[in-house]
This record gives sequence, structure tokens and C-alpha cells, in this order.
Amino acid sequence: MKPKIIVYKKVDPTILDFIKETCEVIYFEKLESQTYPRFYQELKDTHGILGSGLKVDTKLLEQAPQLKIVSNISVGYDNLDIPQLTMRNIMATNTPEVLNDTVADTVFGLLLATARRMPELNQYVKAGQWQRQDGEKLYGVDVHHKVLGIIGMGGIGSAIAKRAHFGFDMPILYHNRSRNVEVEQTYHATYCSLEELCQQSDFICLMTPLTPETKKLIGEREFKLMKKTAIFVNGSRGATVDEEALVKALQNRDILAAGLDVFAQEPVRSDHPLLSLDNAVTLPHIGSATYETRLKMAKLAAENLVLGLQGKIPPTLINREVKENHS
Ligand SMILES: NC(=O)C1=CN([C@@H]2O[C@H](COP(=O)(O)OP(=O)(O)OC[C@H]3O[C@@H](n4cnc5c(N)ncnc54)[C@H](O)[C@@H]3O)[C@@H](O)[C@H]2O)C=CC1
Ligand SMILES: O=C(O)C(=O)CO
Repeated sequence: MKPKIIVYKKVDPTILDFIKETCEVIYFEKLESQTYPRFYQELKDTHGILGSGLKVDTKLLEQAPQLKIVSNISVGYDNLDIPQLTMRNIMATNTPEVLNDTVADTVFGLLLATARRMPELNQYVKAGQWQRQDGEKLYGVDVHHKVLGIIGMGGIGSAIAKRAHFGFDMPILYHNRSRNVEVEQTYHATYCSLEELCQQSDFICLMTPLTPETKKLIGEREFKLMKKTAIFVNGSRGATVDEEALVKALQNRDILAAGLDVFAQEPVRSDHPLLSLDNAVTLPHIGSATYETRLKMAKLAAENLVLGLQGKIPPTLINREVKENHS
């Protein structure tokens, strides 16, 4: 009998066909209030789930006694309770690497858009305000040759460093859990403490995963350490930043501006104070959101799921402690 799996996010039909070769598939294009009751009903005898963003915690796992694999279509897995999954011998997988360049492009785009005030000036032109040469009123700040500080020098952080070094002649500082010799050699990045990075960088990109250690990693103290001219860009998870402190720092002009792809609560509330600030550029968590990359992520997630259910080791298994005897 084929194992039963739930896909709870819209994926390309080719991905569904691939999974259907070896699994019985229950498909929800998205989970919402009308679909949750059936989702929980189906979960009871489901062996695998594939999607992104769903909180997989004890409460959910208690409803899924047959579960063998949770395949996330994302690299970040802060939505998964890994210790609980491991304790229950359930594999967890994610989609690293295939999105590095796309997310780095988004982060770099955000950095440029913020420094050169592109969203604001786009509105200015479209509103018919470009009547004469407004000179200094339209000025931004240079990105090239400025010091870039990267917090979290993993797959995406390294792809950002590559763009900064080869494309923009930027000296790079980085802070990470451990030294990354490759980026030091290839992109001339210099390792430093978080404090030094905040004090010395013109642009600061946050690219760590969200973990208990990185929750509110950047708060009042760090914003106060930054230069008044600093631009802060968050491409990781909203909760890695103390948003209240960020609002204050932007309002008090302790830093110049911020570019944000992520928020502590998503979708962000329309009355969130960050949205009313002219020195914050905001995006709706689109770091990896291109057709090509989302397809690659879904393919990798599907391979993880299928191989895991065949008793093999999924290529990007997170909790390697879980034994692969799930055939
Ligand atoms: N905005 C978006 O659409 C996207 C956001 N992300 C976020 O970016 C995160 C990073 O992704 P990758 O680069 O692929 O992960 P990665 O695992 O390759 O790199 C993360 C780096 O952060 C470092 N790190 C972890 N804890 C740290 C700490 N306390 N202090 C300093 N450094 C620390 C690690 O040592 C590692 O080098 C994901 O976990 C996810 O939350 C990822 C993809 C898209
Ligand atoms: O992969 C992730 O972690 C995302 O945030 C979306 O690509």
C-alpha cells in the first residue's frame, strides 16, 4: 500500500505527479479556516506532510500518530519543533542552497532600494510631483565601497558577500557562530564581534535562522551602537529583531533607514508602526519568491519526502539522529 501524504501548499502539477508515483496524495492548495477540520481529520493516518509555514508542535503531532516525515518547502525551520520530532522518530527536512542566489538578490535589492529611496521616489514620479529638478531632495546614499556587515554567514550570507565583494567593492565584516574561512579567502570578509560589526558597518544585513539564541538578537543596544547613517536590512525572520526598538531607532533617527522582508507577525498588520515610517522599505516576505526558485524548492522538498518514505536518507535531512528505517 502506498504511504499517505498531505501537501498543504500550492505546488506545480509536476511536483504532485512525481509524489503520486509512490504516494497517495491529499492536496490542500492552502490551509485556512474552512480546510483545517479536514486537514486534521486526514492527519490521523498520514505518513508525511509537505508545505511551509505550518507550526508543527506537540499539539499537531498528537493528531498524527503515523507521521514519519515533515518536509518543509523552506530553508528556515523555526516552525518545526525539532526536539519533539526527533523524540518521535519523525524526519524533518528543509530546502537549503537552492534559494541562496535568489534570496541574496532580494536582500541586495532591498539594500539598494533603501539606500537610493527607490519606492519613495517611484511614488513621487507616479504622483506627478516631478515638476522640476529637485536636486538634493532626491538624494540617497552610496552603496558601493561602503562597509557591509553580515550577521549569519551561511549559505545566503555568503551569496550576499559575493555580490558585495565582486559587484560593489564593499569591504565586508561578518559575525557568525563560527569562522567561515571560505568567505574570508574568497570575498576578503573579516570576522568580528556583533558589537564591532554594529559600530563599524554602513549597511547591516541580518541572515541568521530564528532560534532561541537569535530571538531579538538586534535590539535597542545594537541600534544604539550603529552609526547614525547606518542602513539595517532584515532578510531572516521578523522575530530576530526587537521591532519596538527598531521603530524607535527609525523614529529617533538613531539609524538612517531599514529594509525589511520579514516581520514578527506575518502578514504584518496594516496599522503596524513600521509601515508608517518614511525611512522603512517593506516587502511581503518574498526573499525566495521567483517561479524558478520556488519550483526548485518544491522539487527538493518532494525528493526529501519520497526518499524518506522509501527508507532512504533524504538529501537535506535536518535531524540526522532519526533512523532511516521507515520503509
Ligand atoms: N526572507 C526570506 O524569504 C528568506 C529567509 N530565510 C531565513 O534565512 C535564514 C538563513 O538561511 P541560510 O543562510 O540558508 O542558513 P544557513 O544555516 O546556511 O546560515 C545561517 C548562518 O547563521 C549562523 N548563526 C546561527 N545562529 C547564530 C547566532 N546566534 N549568531 C551568529 N550567527 C548565527 C550560522 O552559523 C550559519 O552560518 C533561514 O533560517 C531563514 O530563517 C531563508 C530563506 C528565505
Ligand atoms: O526558505 C525560507 O526560510 C523562507 O523564508 C522562504 O523561502
